[in-house]
Amino acid sequence: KSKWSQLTACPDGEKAWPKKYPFCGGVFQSPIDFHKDILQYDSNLLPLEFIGYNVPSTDHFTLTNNGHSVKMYLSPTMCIRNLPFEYTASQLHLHWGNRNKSEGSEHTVSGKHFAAELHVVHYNSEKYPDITAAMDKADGLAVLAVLLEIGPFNPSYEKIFRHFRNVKYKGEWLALYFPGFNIQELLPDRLDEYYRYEGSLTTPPCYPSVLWTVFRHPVKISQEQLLALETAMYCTESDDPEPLEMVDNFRNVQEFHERLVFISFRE
Ligand SMILES: NS(=O)(=O)c1c(F)c(F)c(S(=O)(=O)CCO)c(N[C@H]2CCCc3ccccc32)c1F
Ligand SMILES: [Zn+2]
Repeated sequence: KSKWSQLTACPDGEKAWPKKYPFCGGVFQSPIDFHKDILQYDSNLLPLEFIGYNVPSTDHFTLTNNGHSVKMYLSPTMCIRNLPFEYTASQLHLHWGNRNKSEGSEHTVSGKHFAAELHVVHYNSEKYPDITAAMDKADGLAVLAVLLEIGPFNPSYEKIFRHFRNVKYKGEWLALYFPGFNIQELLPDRLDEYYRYEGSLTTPPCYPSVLWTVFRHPVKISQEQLLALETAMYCTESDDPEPLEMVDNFRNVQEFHERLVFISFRE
């Protein structure tokens, strides 16, 4: 191996998922491309209402690298109303590209990738005791998605990004106390404008159990913050002689047969 051995990405094998995880080859798969002939305005789509997102500094969050994303466990006091049920927060994580191609969002708009995408995963706490019971039920999960694009430095995102260098390797975790942090700071201003459709988890086991809310307006983070995200993590353990960079951890868009995406905004 040359001294400058080009770091390789994690083995993803998206094509092989359906063999081992049948739902991945099934219906209602996510992510998808939002393009105008599948969008339909729905006036019943209300702005989401967040309870407990302004987490007190006494709460702590756990950040961990699970080998294919970096995820932050959230406080069970955080939940969303104005969905068909009450959904309680479980974790947030991100998807991104690589330093040569910052187009790592999962959902696309008119065929265009954004730089990265934040997901805040919730489970239906009205019907199920925990996410494990909820995650394979049709009305089990609700994921909020924020499209990220390049712009000015984002101090709110920095509150989580700056800890990523401490969970560089698979299996590492960190308990964090944030001095009073409002998770809502990570969301765009216009919470009333979003895409809504029924889809799935975008990683195995790909259960078709997710009510997706993808906010219309992207949030900006700086080029440097994005580069840090694209170069900070590895999908291998710290003692692995062949380190693999955690990059391009987004699933490709899925076929969307005769279905509609409802939008809360008029074009
Ligand atoms: N894009 S996505 O579909 O939102 C999405 C991911 F992409 C993703 F990587 C994860 S994961 O990091 O937990 C690794 C996969 O289990 C999740 N986890 C969810 C669903 C699976 C089980 C579970 C259990 C506890 C908390 C969260 C979750 C995920 F929902
Ligand atoms: Zn995700």
